[in-house]
Amino acid sequence: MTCAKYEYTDVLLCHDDELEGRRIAFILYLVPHWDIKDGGNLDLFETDEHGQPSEIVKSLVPSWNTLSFFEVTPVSFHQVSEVLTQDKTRLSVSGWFHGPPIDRPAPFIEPLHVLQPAVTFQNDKLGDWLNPMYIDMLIQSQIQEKFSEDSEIELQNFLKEEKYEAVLSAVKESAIKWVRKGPANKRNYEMASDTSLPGILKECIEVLKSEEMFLLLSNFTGLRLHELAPDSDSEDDMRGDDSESVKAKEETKKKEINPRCRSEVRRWRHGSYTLLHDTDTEGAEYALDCMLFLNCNGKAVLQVISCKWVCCIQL
Ligand SMILES: O=C(O)CCC(=O)C(=O)O
Ligand SMILES: [Fe+2]
Repeated sequence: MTCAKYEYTDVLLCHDDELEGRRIAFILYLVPHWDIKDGGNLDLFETDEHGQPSEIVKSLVPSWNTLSFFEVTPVSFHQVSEVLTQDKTRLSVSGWFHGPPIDRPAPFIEPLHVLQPAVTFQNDKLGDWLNPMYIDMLIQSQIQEKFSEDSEIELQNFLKEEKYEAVLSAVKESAIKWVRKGPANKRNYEMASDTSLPGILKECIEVLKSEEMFLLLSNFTGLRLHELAPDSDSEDDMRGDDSESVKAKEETKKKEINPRCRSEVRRWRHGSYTLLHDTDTEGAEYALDCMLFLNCNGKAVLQVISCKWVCCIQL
């Protein structure tokens, strides 16, 4: 049994309460007069065909000396919405009645994302788009040094000023269709539907997903994300081998690289989040996480983190 205190801006994100033996969840509210506008409601979700939370179907407004309870099941998804009142405290006593554990279905595992190979350009698009300092080899090697120490790096003013301004005003266009991305037990943000993206934004994404960018990221990180990127292991590996086995090794290396990516244009607002989850599949393979932030301090910042490759635009 616990006593919980929620104050202004406190929130409890969507979860199902499931843990071995928990059968009934209960909450006794000890709140002053509470209004739906005060936030802090107990929201109950319905679930989709995969048993994942979809829409909120009921919001219970806490009230003094009221006991709420519900059965803990694989689909008992609920949340406490953000407390919006600045001058009331939401106090509660809550806990679970336990019983013998019952059989549960296996947790839902989201399908793997479709990854695509890098886009090939005829001409030097990267040069058109990027701040020239990032094309400089000396700067690239300094970035690589820092990245190998910290496994992450933030590159300020990444795009050329005029490209950044053009992308920024395009991303604010009302024609973009934003779609909420759930499920709420894993994430809650908005994603632009690809078909509604303005041309300049599409071009920006193509640049970020280009072969040249893969090569540049190889130089920034020291990871081999492109065939032309130097391979620090290969010389040692191949010393003393005859030419046939050198060829065979080169072929295998080529196949091993197989760089691919995916991208999303995301809109983050108050209340948006993503959560790490037991059933996350993206971390299953080696990856880089790469984010181009827009509308933050008036700069285009590229953040590269060793993990997975997602291109997202923060508004
Ligand atoms: O306080 C509430 O209304 C719900 C709390 C809850 O879901 C929890 O503590 O697990
Ligand atoms: Fe709960």
